[in-house]
Amino acid sequence: MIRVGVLGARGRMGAEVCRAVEAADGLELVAAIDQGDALDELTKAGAEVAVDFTHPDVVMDNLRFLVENGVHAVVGTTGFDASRLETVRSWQAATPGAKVLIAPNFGIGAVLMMNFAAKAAPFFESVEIVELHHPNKADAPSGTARRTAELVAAARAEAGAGASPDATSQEIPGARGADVEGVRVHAVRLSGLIAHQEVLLGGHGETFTIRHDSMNRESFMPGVVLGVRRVADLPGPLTVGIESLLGL
Ligand SMILES: NC(=O)C1=CN([C@@H]2O[C@H](COP(=O)(O)OP(=O)(O)OC[C@H]3O[C@@H](n4cnc5c(N)ncnc54)[C@H](OP(=O)(O)O)[C@@H]3O)[C@@H](O)[C@H]2O)C=CC1
Ligand SMILES: O=C(O)C1=N[C@H](C(=O)O)C[C@H](O)C1
Repeated sequence: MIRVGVLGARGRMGAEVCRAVEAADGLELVAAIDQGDALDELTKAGAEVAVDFTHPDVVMDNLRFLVENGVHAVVGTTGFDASRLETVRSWQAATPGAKVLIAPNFGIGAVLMMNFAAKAAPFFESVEIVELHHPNKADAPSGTARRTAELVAAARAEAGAGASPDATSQEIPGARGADVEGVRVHAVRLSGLIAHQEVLLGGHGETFTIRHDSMNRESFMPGVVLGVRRVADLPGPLTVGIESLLGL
């Protein structure tokens, strides 16, 4: 049995993760921690793996505690940029042992969407990303959209593709969305939605749209459970995304 603790256990994702861990063979939920609870409840309960779905403002403190206490971490909380990842690596170098898996999206379809978008991006002169979420989401753009933009930008750079053409002057700032590594990202917040993304690609007389929809938060659970089962055996101290766990 893998002993699992959940951080953000009363939240939308954390509550779903608690149910998924309790239902999964070989996993045991030993700690369910939320705002106001002491982190050392995790270590007192003997958690071997902690799953974090909290908030971008608190996740770094949580991760530091986990690394320093040798607890493997599976992190779904968003807000990770290159500088945060470097900080995590420095903690792991100082206190080796705990493996960390950080994934902006645990949905299998979402991972495939990002992968397909990166593959397609060099073949089209234009690419833009539209992410659509529930209005209670804390951050914008979504972690998934940021990661997609990074992957798309890297694939285009490697292929020698130029910038997407755009002759527009913005009459109102923000009208053309955010610029993430040269890729325009637009964030919609709409009641009734959960988590959705379209990658729009345009070329000569044709467009190609890759769309993924999470209809509920159960959609993320196969990826989270896979991460919990595999995190301790990951090759490096820090892994970003579950692509490698899926053989992509
Ligand atoms: N990687 C993925 O596949 C997915 C990632 N996410 C990401 O997960 C994160 C959480 O999303 P969601 O569940 O919707 O958010 P919620 O606000 O519903 O849940 C977050 C929970 O964490 C609690 N919390 C806040 N601070 C702490 C702390 N220091 N220690 C423990 N718990 C704390 C909150 O308490 P309180 O409300 O009292 O502040 C709340 O209960 C976001 O960053 C989101 O983008 C979401 C879906 C999928
Ligand atoms: O907050 C959410 O809901 C989600 N957050 C993640 C993100 O920011 O990409 C994953 C998914 O989109 C749902």
